[in-house]
Amino acid sequence: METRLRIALQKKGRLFEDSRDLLKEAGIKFNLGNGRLVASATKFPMEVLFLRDDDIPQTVADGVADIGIVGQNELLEKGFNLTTEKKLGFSKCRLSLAIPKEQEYTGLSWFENKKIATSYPEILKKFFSDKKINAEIHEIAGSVEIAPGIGLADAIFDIVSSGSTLVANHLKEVEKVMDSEAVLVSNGNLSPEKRAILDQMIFRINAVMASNNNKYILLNAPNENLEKIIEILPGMKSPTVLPLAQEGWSSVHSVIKEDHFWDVIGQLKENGAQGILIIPIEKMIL
Ligand SMILES: Nc1ncnc2c1ncn2[C@@H]1O[C@H](COP(=O)(O)OP(=O)(O)OP(=O)(O)O)[C@@H](O)[C@H]1O
Ligand SMILES: O=P(O)(O)OC[C@H]1O[C@H](OP(=O)(O)OP(=O)(O)O)[C@H](O)[C@@H]1O
Ligand SMILES: [Mg+2]
Repeated sequence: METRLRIALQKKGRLFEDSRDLLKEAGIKFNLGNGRLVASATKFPMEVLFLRDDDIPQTVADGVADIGIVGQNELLEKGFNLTTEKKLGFSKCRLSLAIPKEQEYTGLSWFENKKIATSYPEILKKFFSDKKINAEIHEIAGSVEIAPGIGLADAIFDIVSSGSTLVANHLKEVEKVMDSEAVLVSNGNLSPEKRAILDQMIFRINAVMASNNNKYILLNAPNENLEKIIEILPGMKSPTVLPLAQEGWSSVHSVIKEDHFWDVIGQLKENGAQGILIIPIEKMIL
């Protein structure tokens, strides 16, 4: 029988859509229908298990799934020794301590003998023990931010992204404990066949992630400023330069990082570049 790599994905929630889209862009599609919890990928030797994110680390640690996509926060909380194969750049957030906004924050000693509500008791226990703070940790599964407002706790330890949930609940972030993002994790004991499938998948993910971070840029440049313009463009290797039919002008093609292109475009215009086109890249093999 053909070897298939089993991946554990979140069934629904913050990780699901980006995980599905990443695999889709990597050419790994699967049919999700009528509440099925297992699906087979089409055109790739992979089987997908849909789970709650809390269960993903253990499922991979036990070898029921070979790999999984989960937040670093959940991974650290569960404490299983899995291999992080790749940071995936989505579901970025942080785990922070927050207190009622009217309270004066005096530093970590504020938490001494206080009651803190959280869904991440293990991470918080370790943090307080490292910092030698004695606090009562009260574990709750969700809606952590309402705990101080209803008298259940003095403070909270939870996920923060934009901070709007904290604001809505009259809380303020006072200590960041960790940053988190989605990661691809694996069980350390994969057979050579499964390892080869995983390597192929990671190769594809790298191509997708590189292309998402880069744009193809095309522009026309006056020859007298060509050297300057080439200096500004940090291309993959060196930019392609082709003469234009119009005397004294060239067409320049290169690849630039998505984050940088607004800065670079300003400088390019100052140096006489015209007809600037920024084009998305479908896949990029480095
Ligand atoms: N506001 C946010 N911004 C960015 N990432 C987030 C945010 N909230 C959560 N995450 C990340 O996404 C992961 C899943 O969040 P989600 O809210 O879907 O979890 P959940 O309610 O525990 O889901 P499940 O039903 O699977 O247990 C979190 O563990 C965290 O890594
Ligand atoms: O800083 P913010 O941008 O407000 O994000 C933080 C919130 O996002 C997550 O909840 P989510 O919205 O996923 O709802 P949930 O509580 O149902 O998981 C998390 O549990 C926080 O409550
Ligand atoms: Mg969960």
